[in-house]
Amino acid sequence: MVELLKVHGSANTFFLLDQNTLEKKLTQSELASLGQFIAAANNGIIGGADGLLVIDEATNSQSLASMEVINADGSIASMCGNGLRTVSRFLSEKYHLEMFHVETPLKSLAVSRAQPLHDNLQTFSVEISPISFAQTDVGFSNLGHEEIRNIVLPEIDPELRFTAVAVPNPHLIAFVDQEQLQSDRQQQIGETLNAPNPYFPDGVNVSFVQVISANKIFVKTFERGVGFTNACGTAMAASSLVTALTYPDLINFNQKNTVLNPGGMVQTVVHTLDDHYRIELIGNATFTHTINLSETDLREHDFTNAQIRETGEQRIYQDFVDSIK
Ligand SMILES: N[C@@H](CCC[C@H](N)C(=O)O)C(=O)O
Repeated sequence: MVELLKVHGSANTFFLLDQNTLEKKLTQSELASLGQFIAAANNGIIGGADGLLVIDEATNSQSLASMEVINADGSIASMCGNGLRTVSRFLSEKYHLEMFHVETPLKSLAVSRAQPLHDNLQTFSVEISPISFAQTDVGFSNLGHEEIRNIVLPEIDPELRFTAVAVPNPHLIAFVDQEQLQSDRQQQIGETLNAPNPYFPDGVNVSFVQVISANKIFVKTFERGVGFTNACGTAMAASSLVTALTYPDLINFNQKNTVLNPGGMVQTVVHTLDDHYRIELIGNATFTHTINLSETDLREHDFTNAQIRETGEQRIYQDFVDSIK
């Protein structure tokens, strides 16, 4: 039997699979097609998810394990902040460790158990890094700029000012007012830049940000490979950095920020050393379901005999959400 988990960070939902528990590991193409299948809401497995997180052995001695992120459309992401918190919790419980590194495609990242954000809420802190504003790292072209920092891009929108940053997955961020947030502009931009287009050929996560008060922002994200999600951890980290750079009076480096999102809330800390940035993302790591099935059924995407059990943790998360309203 194999055990999958259904997990979330700020209601950004994933299935989680530890390849080490399989008799024969899934190949890359099997993982991509499994991710696409179980993430789809219409396949009926607990309402689908935003993606699949895959744990495997690390290739370096610094890391306890590796994490791979498969978006709902089967594409691979270089990083996932909300997902990394749940992977960190899984590894923390498996290896009885509170602080360690997890290998991601570009960097081995420091993670640790953190002070609970609410009673009994499993909370983890993860490093978001490396960070770059360079065109080649963010992956944009034909926009006439080598960096996009708080500028209007008429090719994309006539009035919004954008910043593009890789953390290391790509993000395009704009500060908006209430009317802009409620309009269909974010969806239009997100869909355009994640379909074949000359500006972000590999797609981009598009976030609209509202500054609420000092050290407090709201972030809504249209995710590459997924669509609108309740929250995107790397987007909230990137938005905290971009707010600190754009509105230095409002977000201070090295201090905790509150980041609200449609699914809940996280905290961020933006660290700076010369021109180098590193962000800490602190938030829930909730396991909502266990799913047990045979390895053959997993390979064949047959969940008809799967045993699905609720963990009861969603109640704790809902208490937390109610407490921040
Ligand atoms: N939800 C994630 C980001 C997942 C990857 C993203 N869709 C991409 O393709 O870059 C997060 O919490 O960071």
